[in-house]
Amino acid sequence: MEKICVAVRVRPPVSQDSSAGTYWNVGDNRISLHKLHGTPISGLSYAFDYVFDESCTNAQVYELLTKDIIHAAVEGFNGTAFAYGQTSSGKTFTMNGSANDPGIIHLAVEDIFRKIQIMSDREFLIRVSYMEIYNEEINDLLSLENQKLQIHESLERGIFVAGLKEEIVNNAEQVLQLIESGEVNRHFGETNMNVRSSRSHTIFRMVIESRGKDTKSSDRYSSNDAIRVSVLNLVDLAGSERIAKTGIGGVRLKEGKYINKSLMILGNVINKLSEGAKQRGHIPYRDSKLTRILQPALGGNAKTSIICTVAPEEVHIEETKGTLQFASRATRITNCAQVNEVLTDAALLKRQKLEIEELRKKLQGSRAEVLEQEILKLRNEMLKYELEREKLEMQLEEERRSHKECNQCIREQQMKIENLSSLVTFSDYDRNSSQEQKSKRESPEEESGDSSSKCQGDIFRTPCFKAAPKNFVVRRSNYSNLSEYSPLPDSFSNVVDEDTWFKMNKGYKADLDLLQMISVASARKVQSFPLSDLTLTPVPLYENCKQELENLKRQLEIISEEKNELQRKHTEQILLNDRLMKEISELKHEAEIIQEIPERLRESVASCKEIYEDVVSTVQYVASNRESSAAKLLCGTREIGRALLSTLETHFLIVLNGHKPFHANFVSQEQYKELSERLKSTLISLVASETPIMKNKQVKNPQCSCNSKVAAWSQLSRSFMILFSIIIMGYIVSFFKILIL
Ligand SMILES: Nc1ncnc2c1ncn2[C@@H]1O[C@H](COP(=O)(O)OP(=O)(O)OP(=O)(O)O)[C@@H](O)[C@H]1O
Repeated sequence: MEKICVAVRVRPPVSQDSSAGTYWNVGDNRISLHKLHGTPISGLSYAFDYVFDESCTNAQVYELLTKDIIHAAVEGFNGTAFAYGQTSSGKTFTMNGSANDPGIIHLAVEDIFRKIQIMSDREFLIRVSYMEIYNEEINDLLSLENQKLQIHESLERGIFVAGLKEEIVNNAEQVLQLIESGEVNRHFGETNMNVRSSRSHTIFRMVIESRGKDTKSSDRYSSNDAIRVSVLNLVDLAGSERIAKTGIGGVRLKEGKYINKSLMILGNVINKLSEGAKQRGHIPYRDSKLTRILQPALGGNAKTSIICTVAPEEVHIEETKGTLQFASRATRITNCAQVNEVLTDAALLKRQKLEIEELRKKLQGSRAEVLEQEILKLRNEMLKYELEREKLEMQLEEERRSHKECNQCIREQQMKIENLSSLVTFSDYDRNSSQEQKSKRESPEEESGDSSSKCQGDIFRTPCFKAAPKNFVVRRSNYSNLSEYSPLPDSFSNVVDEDTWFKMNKGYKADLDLLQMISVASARKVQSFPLSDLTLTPVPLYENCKQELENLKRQLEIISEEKNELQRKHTEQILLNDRLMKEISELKHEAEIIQEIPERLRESVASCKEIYEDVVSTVQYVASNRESSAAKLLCGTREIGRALLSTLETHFLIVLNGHKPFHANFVSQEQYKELSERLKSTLISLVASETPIMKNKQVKNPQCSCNSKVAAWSQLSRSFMILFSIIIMGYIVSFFKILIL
């Protein structure tokens, strides 16, 4: 975003005797109104980008105000320079100039071609057009046929005047000639204010197209396929005028009305644009052809400069003030100019490729390396932190361990102090008994048996550590249960000094020997014990402690051994458990097989029953006389066999259904044996008794017939025996297996 460049130019006074110059004071890009005697008028001082006094030439104005816009137009930016001011203030003079002082347009045209010559890396195509807005109608000044042209807008061309003649030009002279020819067609008129007053707004337009010549150019904006198109408008507005002053009527009056109206709309647009983006709301560009054509130059995509011309005469003070206010508002307008390029598909593709390549290079180059280095750095830092953390953890663990040990040590020391204290506390109370003990120590034969029993018997006496350390340890653990007994002395200062106590509480590992010495010294200080006792008492205490420690160590070893043993047993149990589980699964499998046995047996019995039926029927058929004893016996035997087999079948069914067989009704093995023996003997006797009868009846080959019958009966008997034996044995075996399961 850039602001519009606004300048004010004060033309020279028209008449020499005028004192106008004394009213407006110009200096430091500021113009202010003064009273006749030179006193500034408050509130009527204006600052602009440039303020040109009457001595300035058009060349100076061009150099300072317009040159940059013209050069930018050659490079692809839209540009607009226009002159605004009351009638006869010098607008046309500024834009068109005179023979001695060429105007902005003239200078711009020459400058453009000069610049093009310098820019040898690009080739240009320049088109010019010249139009006027007269009475709100657009006329082509280069072609009289093109009158009342219309404004259109398209994406490609933006806002443009349809049908306007555009001449392609190659040099400045050619352009100036065209301008000259166009000037002929322009509307001028004589008024009281200006003998050659512009009655229309004129717009000289140059469309500058260019593209780079160098195909190998590395500049992506210089792609041969990209074409820059910029539009430069150089505008000479008609001047606002007061009807009373200009003294016009008829056609001039009508022209004046159109002029004033369009200028008023231009003022409105400037006002709106000067209000700022939030407040401005709708910009009435479409209210006039002038503002519509100048739309890109006012708050759009263009670099714009306004030269506001003022007349210095006193009679024009009000108009000058109005012009300055207009200019002042215009200074607040911002535009957003950018290079205009028309891209072909090839150019677009080429540019995108170049952009992608650039991005890739950036990514692969510095950025990727930087990222990689950052990752490495972070990784190293992370490892460092990890190591530090581990180190700290180890330190913490070490601290904990030492703290634990210290606590343990303190506890032990406390216990020892307690013991010592108890010794001190009870020393007075037990002095007499100490004397007795002393005497006993002198006779060690009595000590071993009596002292221990005495200590155990009187718990309120000072423990006799030397005599029975283990007992003391046990008894000490019972202190807490004795409500009236406390081993603590009234004051520790009687036992050890404060410094030692403090050290112990802070985890200081006291030297037991030192402690012993302190204890002895303290005891001496207290002077509770006789000297002989004091020298002896701490020694057994120390020994007791050591003994206790040894005991604890042994206990710990035993416990750890027990623990190892338990672990070993646990492992064995697990192995045993696994083995048992395996055996159970195998047994289950076997049980499944065994469970199928009764069913198979039942099937076997059923099939045997059928075979048996067939055999008996066959034999009966052989013994054709149903009334004979053999036939009767057979019938009986069949009934017995059938009953036996049915019984067997029933029992198997009962077992299969999950019930226990009826032992009471069941036929035992002995019964079967007896039954089979009886059957066998019956059959043999039957065969023997039948043999003579058969001999008589059989005429032909009687011996053969008899022998065959005997063999048949024997066979039948054997079959029965085998059959029953198999069935019974099978049944018994399966029955017992089921019972076991
Ligand atoms: N800076 C100047 N130096 C010398 N003469 C000037 C200057 N400015 C204007 N003049 C003269 O003043 C007269 C009026 O100027 P000009 O026609 O340019 O006014 P204008 O603003 O274009 O008027 P209008 O709006 O009526 O066309 C002309 O004769 C012109 O030569």
